[in-house]
Amino acid sequence: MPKASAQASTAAQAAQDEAAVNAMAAMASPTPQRVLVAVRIRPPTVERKSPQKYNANLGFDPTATCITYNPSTVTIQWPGSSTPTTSPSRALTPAGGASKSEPKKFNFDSVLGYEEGQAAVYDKVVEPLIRKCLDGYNGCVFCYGQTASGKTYTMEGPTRGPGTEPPADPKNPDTGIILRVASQIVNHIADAGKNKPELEYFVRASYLEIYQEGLTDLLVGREEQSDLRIRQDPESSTGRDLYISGITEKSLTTLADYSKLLHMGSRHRTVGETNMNEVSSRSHAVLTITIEERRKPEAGMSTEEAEMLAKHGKKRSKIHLIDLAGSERANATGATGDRLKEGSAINQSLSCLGNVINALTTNTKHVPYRDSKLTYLLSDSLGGNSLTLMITCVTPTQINHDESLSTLRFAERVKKVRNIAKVNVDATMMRIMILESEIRDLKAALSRCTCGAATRKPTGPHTATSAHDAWTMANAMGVNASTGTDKKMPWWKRLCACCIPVSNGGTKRSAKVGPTPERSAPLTAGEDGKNEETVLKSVKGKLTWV
Ligand SMILES: Nc1ncnc2c1ncn2[C@@H]1O[C@H](COP(=O)(O)OP(=O)(O)OP(=O)(O)O)[C@@H](O)[C@H]1O
Repeated sequence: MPKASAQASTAAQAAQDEAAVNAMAAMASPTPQRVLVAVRIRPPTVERKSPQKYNANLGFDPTATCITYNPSTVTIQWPGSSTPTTSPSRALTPAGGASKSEPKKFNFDSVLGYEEGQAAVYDKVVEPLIRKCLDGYNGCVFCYGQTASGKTYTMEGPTRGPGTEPPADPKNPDTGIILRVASQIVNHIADAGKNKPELEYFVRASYLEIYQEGLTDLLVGREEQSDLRIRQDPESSTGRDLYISGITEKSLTTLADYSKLLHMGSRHRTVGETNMNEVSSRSHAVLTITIEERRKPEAGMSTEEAEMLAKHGKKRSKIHLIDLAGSERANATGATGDRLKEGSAINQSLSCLGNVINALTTNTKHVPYRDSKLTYLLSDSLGGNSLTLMITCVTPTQINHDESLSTLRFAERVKKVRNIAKVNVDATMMRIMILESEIRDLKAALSRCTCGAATRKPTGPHTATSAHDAWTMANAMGVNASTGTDKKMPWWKRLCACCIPVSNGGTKRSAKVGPTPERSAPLTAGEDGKNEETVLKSVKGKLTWV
């Protein structure tokens, strides 16, 4: 390669590295992030398919809609001016004493109406979050809403009956979030294979359900279940990251691996028929995908170095995709026996979720995460180290007016929850990368040195031959040239005048992250003869070259 173009490509590489280090340093410092809240309103077709289910004497049309929306607001209003004489819901007057006839308006990060298909939902609210997870953030997407509001449809795709499998092709318009996430991960890794050959990826996943406060591994049959427990990982970057001991983890490479995993999970998940949903999920399902990005060992590395790199040279992100069971009213679902027991366990854990949200949004000291398995598992994602999105599923029909209103009120509270997300990069690796970048900058600065101090190779204790050398050495050793005291000095202060020309404010890096021009100006030889003498004395005998 010609010298000029080699220099240009080294400079470009250095600039790229520096940008990456700066970006990582910024990302690794935790920043508060609000939980994002999107609302998805499903079409009223489900109720309209079987209107005979509803009492003919309700005094209102149960399948008429009571919700209007635009891309960021939802308005819910009981049509007409008077409160109905009959309501399927518990209360004619919603909590807070407001009359049903008053419209209630809510603002959200995104509102996705009937016309928005699965692809639009994904592209608008999920894809940007997963993109960040691929940079090393933890992420969580969870669907919340009353029974039959479209949570499983959103996560997996249409469920056509017990035992049927959700669509497996990410290009199918019905395909839900899980396989679209899979496709995004697979494509990201394929692109990195072309553009960043120094990296390699390892992806694995577990899938569990929380059924009546018990944890079940969805990747193995009932007879192969182990005792699953939620534990804290003291080796994690926070020392408190949660993991499930005893759970099956599958490695994932191709899209087919992901769809096999999804199908196995849906087959094992507990579902049951209720009056409101033929295939109602009776449990909360948590799919956790762990992505590890590692730097490959480089040619010429010793085994020890390669081991160090394997241990520290990685970024890890965890993505939770959660399909919650829906809240339900026993009189609407017609639940009895097991279904009734399931319904009350679901409502109980959702009420624990409500308590956690209340505590987080009112600055209460104790957040009752441990009151249920669901909230304990979500503790990473609500108020912790994660980028979190709640997709609030809402039914627009009048028969569900009260449930939709309370769901929207809940979503409004969730909007106030703040997380502290940071890139999960190994701290040692981060330090190494920053130091590598500094070494590159120093080498570049030294190559500009014209006084000879940078290139002279003294043997034994170094003797300064001139006052200028003494100043340079004093700076190089971190000795404060004016007071003669040792100090930990940043590198940009340790260079002589010709390494960082004062006129242009120093190197690009020092101009950005380093000193202000007056700080960057090293003490100049000959400025003050008396001072030079003092420093010369103070550094003589102290200096040895290592
Ligand atoms: N956006 C949508 N477009 C078309 N059909 C939908 C949509 N959302 C949901 N449905 C249909 O509504 C019905 C209920 O949806 P789903 O089973 O996903 O609800 P759910 O909230 O998961 O219910 P549960 O809490 O009882 O499990 C299904 O028949 C589903 O196919």
